[in-house]
Amino acid sequence: MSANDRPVGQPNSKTHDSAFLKACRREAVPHTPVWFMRQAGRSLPEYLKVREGIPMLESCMRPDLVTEITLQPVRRHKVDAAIYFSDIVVPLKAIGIDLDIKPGVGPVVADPIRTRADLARLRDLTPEDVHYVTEAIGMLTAELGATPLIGFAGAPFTLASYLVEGGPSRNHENTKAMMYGDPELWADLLDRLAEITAAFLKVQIEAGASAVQLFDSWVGALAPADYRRSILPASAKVFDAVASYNVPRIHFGVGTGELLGLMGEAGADVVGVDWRVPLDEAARRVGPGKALQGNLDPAVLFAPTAAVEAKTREVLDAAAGLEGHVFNLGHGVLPSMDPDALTRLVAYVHEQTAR
Ligand SMILES: Cc1c2[nH]c(c1CCC(=O)O)Cc1[nH]c(c(CCC(=O)O)c1C)Cc1[nH]c(c(CCC(=O)O)c1C)Cc1[nH]c(c(C)c1CCC(=O)O)C2
Repeated sequence: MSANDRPVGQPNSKTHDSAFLKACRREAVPHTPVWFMRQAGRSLPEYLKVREGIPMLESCMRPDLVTEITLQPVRRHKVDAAIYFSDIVVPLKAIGIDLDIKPGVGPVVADPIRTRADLARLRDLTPEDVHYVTEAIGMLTAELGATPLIGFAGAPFTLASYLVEGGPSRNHENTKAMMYGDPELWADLLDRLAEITAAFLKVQIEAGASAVQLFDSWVGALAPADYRRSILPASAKVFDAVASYNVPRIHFGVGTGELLGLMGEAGADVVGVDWRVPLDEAARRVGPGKALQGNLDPAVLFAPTAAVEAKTREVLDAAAGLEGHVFNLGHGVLPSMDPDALTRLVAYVHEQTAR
């Protein structure tokens, strides 16, 4: 049976008993599973080599490259899960939004979305628009065997921020102006993005992804009341749309200490935590029935090994009473990180938590 014939609700049986999926389901694990956000990418010399002369978005549309780049950190670091190599703006590009990823800058949108008329440019996403994703995931799951593949997408707020600002933004001023000034247009924009995001996650799950992560990287810019009113309904729509597949749904953002409970409420099975809130305190904020993911400060990796181990021990101690724990950094791997420090970190977590 090919990945595409797999019935809805029946997860990839090869990965079902992996430590990563067990931790997501809050079951007993042989060791705490580890993966890193942005584990594929510029920290790895082998990545820089295969990407040479190929623009970021083009590389995301080439199944051979996506497969190789996704596998690189699994081979090197022995992490417990792979994350599909792509970017949060790929589905927007796929429906015809004129955008590019500028090196050292991030996603840049040629003609920002600011009015009701602009919404018409956000058409539905079909599997055919992202056929290269289905192809790449088919190749990847064959190579990965028992190692789960995490699919991902950007959450409605973070995607809206790029679309409305036209690029990366510190203060999200145009985005917040729309959210506060024209709540109806804002709700319709987020609803549109929720539909596109849900369709994109479905493609990845149906192709064989064993879990999905919804990145709301910049939502920490909002207060809880605004999150509940203006963001939660759209994020919940995404999670609801993929609930019947029974694959774990992870939700992550940066600076979201005050939002952790609401992000769980939106429908996540696993809540990602940055390094600002210890995991035992995060568990109190999220409440029972959910696993947590995190949360070593990525910058700790620049310190000597003994300091990395001491800070890692603190994370593991804070996680000791959790129902389920997936070890990760509190945000992505930085391009200047020493990959050997990451490899050592994986081994250290595995050794410290072996049961
Ligand atoms: C906010 C966001 C984006 N993209 C993404 C997010 C959410 C995750 C987060 O919060 O970090 C998601 C993303 N982008 C990329 C991945 C790869 C998968 C993995 O985690 O290994 C993932 C999960 C590849 C990438 N996405 C990008 C790169 C760098 C481009 C390159 O290698 O040429 C990679 C490897 C580009 C990108 N795309 C984006 C940014 C901020 C940048 C970096 C700009 C820069 O510093 O050059 C938007």
